[in-house]
Parts: sequence; structure tokens; C-alpha cells
Amino acid sequence: IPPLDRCHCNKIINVIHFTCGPGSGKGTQCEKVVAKYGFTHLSSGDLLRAEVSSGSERGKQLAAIMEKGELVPLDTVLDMIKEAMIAKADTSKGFLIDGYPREVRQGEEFEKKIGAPSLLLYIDAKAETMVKRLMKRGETSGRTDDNEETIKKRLDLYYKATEPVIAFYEGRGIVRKIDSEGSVDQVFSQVAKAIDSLK
Ligand SMILES: Nc1ncnc2c1ncn2[C@@H]1O[C@H](COP(=O)(O)OP(=O)(O)O)[C@@H](O)[C@H]1O
Ligand SMILES: Nc1ncnc2c1ncn2[C@H]1C[C@H](O)[C@@H](COP(=O)(O)OP(=O)(O)O)O1
Ligand SMILES: [Mg+2]
Repeated sequence: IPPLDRCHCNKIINVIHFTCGPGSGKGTQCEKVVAKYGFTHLSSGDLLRAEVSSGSERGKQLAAIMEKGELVPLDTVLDMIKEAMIAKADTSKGFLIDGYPREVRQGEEFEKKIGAPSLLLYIDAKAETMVKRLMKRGETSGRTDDNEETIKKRLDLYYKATEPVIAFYEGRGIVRKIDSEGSVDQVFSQVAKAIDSLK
């Protein structure tokens, strides 16, 4: 992977991180953001699932980790995101990074290797809501991690590893907290307001 150098970094107008719990509605909101703003959506989970689908040896190792609801190694996920960003760096209007950082160290490494985010969107959802949505998604998603046992583990890990990420960026004033309890459109109007505040 060639380095995403400073010149490239400066061209990335907006790097927006979506750091929220599983089932809070990241993927759903990202689709709407892409439709309205034309940003490039990169979901760490989608990138990882694509690797799993390829049937590669690395994909098999990743599948085993994801099925248990654990985090894959930082270098793997960061390299994938960086590679995808480099591929789009010349044409993108901005990047929407969904599902990353999931722990403080991921945020620190992203800044060292890529650059600082301009906004961190945090969709705040009750544990009960996340579980309910994930169980429903599991009826049709075919995802090996949408089951009761793995959902519980993912939520525990979210509170332990991911929530501290929000405090880490709050100190810089780039966190916008979004209430997830309303309809998809109600949540989106808060997301759009946060993005518009960047201009
Ligand atoms: N505001 C909402 N109200 C009700 N259901 C929602 C809402 N947002 C998302 N969902 C549903 O909840 C599930 C999880 O949403 P998703 O976008 O996949 O979340 P995440 O990417 O954060 O895991 C999906 O089945 C989605 O259709
Ligand atoms: N930034 C990251 N670091 C480590 N593992 C990650 C990761 N992003 C995703 N994964 C792995 C572990 C997650 O449980 C799994 C699914 O992630 P996801 O698709 O972002 O879930 P969701 O959108 O339901 O929150 O992939
Ligand atoms: Mg998702």
C-alpha cells in the first residue's frame, strides 16, 4: 500500500467517523448520507465481510473472530480502510467511515497513518433498542453475528472498548450525539444537521 501522504490528506475534505453500538443504525444512516451528500461510504464490517466472502485464508481467520463478536486485529482493518481511501482519494468529496474506530487505539492509529477526522457522529441507542433491532435484522441478514449470544458479547465489548472513543474525541469538540430512538428519517434529520454544521 502506498502511503496516503499529507497532500492526499489535505484533499480529504471531510472524514466522518460513525462510532456507535451494533444495531444503532449506522449502516442505515450512511446510505442516506451518501444519497444526500455524495460522500464515500466505507464500512469496516462490509470490507471485512467482503474478505470473508472471497474465501481467502485471511478471510477464514476473520470469520472466526467476527462470529464470536470480537474485534479483528487493528492492522487488518486499518489497512483495508486505508487501501479503500487511497483508491478513492482523487475523486471523493469526503469519507464516511462506518464502524471505525471501535477502540481508542484505532483512533490514534488512524490519525497517525491517515489524518484527523472532522466529525464523529455518535448515534446513542439504548441497549434494549440495539438488541431488538439486531434480533430483527438477524431474521433476514444471514449474518453469523446476528444471534442472541453474539449480540450480547458485541454489546459488552461496545461499552468496554468503544464508548471510551467518544470521550476521547469529545475533548476536541468534534462529537455530535444523535438520538436513535425515532424513525429513520427523524434520526437522519439530526445527522444532516450535524454534517451541515461543518460547512
Ligand atoms: N431509526 C430506526 N428505527 C427502527 N429501526 C431501525 C432504525 N434504524 C435502523 N433500523 C433497523 O435496525 C437494524 C440495524 O440497523 P443498521 O443500520 O444495520 O445498524 P448498524 O450498522 O449500526 O449495526 C436494521 O435492521 C435497520 O433496518
Ligand atoms: N473497526 C473494527 N475493528 C475491529 N473489528 C471490526 C471493526 N469493524 C468491524 N469489525 C468486526 C467486528 C464486528 O463485530 C464485525 C461486524 O462489524 P459491523 O458490520 O460494523 O457491525 P454493525 O454494523 O452491526 O455494528 O466486524
Ligand atoms: Mg452496520
